[in-house]
Amino acid sequence: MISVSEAMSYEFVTGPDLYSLCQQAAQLRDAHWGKQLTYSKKVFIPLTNMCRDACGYCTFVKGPDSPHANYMTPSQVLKTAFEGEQLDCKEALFSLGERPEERHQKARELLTALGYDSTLAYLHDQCENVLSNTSLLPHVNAGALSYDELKHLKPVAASMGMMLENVSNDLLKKGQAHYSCPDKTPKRRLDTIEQAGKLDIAFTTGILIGIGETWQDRVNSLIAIRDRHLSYGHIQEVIIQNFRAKEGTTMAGCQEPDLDDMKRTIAMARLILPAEISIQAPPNLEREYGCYIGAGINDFGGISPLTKDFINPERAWPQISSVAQACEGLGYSLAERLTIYERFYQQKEGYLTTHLAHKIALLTGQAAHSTYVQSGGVPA
Ligand SMILES: O=c1nc2n(C[C@H](O)[C@H](O)[C@H](O)CO)c3cc(O)ccc3cc-2c(=O)[nH]1
Ligand SMILES: C[C@H]1O[C@@H](n2cnc3c(N)ncnc32)[C@H](O)[C@@H]1O
Ligand code: MET
Ligand code: SF4
Repeated sequence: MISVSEAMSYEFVTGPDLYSLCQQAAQLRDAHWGKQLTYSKKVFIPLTNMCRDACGYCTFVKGPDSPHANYMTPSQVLKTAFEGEQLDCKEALFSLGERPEERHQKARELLTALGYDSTLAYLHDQCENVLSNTSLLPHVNAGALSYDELKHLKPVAASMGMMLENVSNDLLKKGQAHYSCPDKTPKRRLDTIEQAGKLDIAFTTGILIGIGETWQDRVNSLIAIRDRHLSYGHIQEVIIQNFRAKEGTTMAGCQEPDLDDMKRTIAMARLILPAEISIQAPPNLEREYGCYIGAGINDFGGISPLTKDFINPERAWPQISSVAQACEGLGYSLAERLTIYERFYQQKEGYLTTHLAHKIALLTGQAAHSTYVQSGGVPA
């Protein structure tokens, strides 16, 4: 891990040559994570595609007039989870729009028909639905959340996450990626990460690159994540995600980051972040994803044998066997992991309720140890 002043220096941002940066990063990865890369076998549950935000890069979101705007019903959620279970998936990724009912009458009506008045209350109960009827572990990616909202969700999710995206306030200006997105202010995003730390929630975050930010903004964002991790120790992984331009969005004509941009950002992340933080990059957003290994990643994120990546629906997952082959060609093996990383269920106290610890023990074949868990969980 390099110092803040080193990371902030002009030389670091403009860079030593990419080759030596990657070499350094790969060495750090090997020293901490060894020759094993990981992924999580998951199903994607897009609980609702309505949202009060309007990110310039997003096609996941559907406006209230779209015939496709929806909430999944409880039986649709369970059907996906059951089918995933049959295919040996262990994670249920709940990824959804943010507070649509605060902007759209249509969302309020759909929620009322389901018997709810808030998306987050419905999310809680659908996580519980999956938890009590299947072996899958919920991971919640619902965007910016308050302390009380995170606290309410903690007993029904093994881990949670939210992309920081970037700390630059410039992206909120008119014509920029986060214009008219109340949930994408750096303040709200950083506060969510902070509150998750206070609550001992194993947390995933990350940066989206190529959305109008500078190299210095990327470094600043990685330092902001590191600072919160140094205070609370709760960041399990940081995703480096490349923007993909989508037809029909305001950013349709914007340039996408290239492979070298990804490699340099991954290597910087590896150097700036503590070694115990997993560095993840998705294998479906870049044909040459194998090159990420040489830049210092140790994880490919969630991969699904069943559901598409609803956020990047035009980008199919590679076969898990192809990802394994790419790893093996470079002297690495590929192993499955759970949505919550091992150090949070093996060593850390307070992160899991007894119920979740028990579910994890069943999945890993280990006995739940009473000192790893806190009391007051959902009764089994
Ligand atoms: O399929 C996807 N999974 C995404 N995931 C899922 C992620 O790959 C896995 O669920 C985690 O690694 C946990 O195993 C996210 C999770 C977060 O907490 C935050 C952001 C993302 C973003 C994506 C994404 O764009 N596509
Ligand atoms: C769940 C995460 O998906 C990412 N996301 C949303 N739209 C895109 C896109 N066009 N390209 C890449 N990633 C995207 C954002 O970073 C969001 O936080
Ligand atoms: N709306 C949330 C966010 O942007 C998660 C899904 S994005 C398609 O963080
Ligand atoms: S990226 Fe997330 S917050 Fe932004 S519009 Fe899409 S669903 Fe909403």
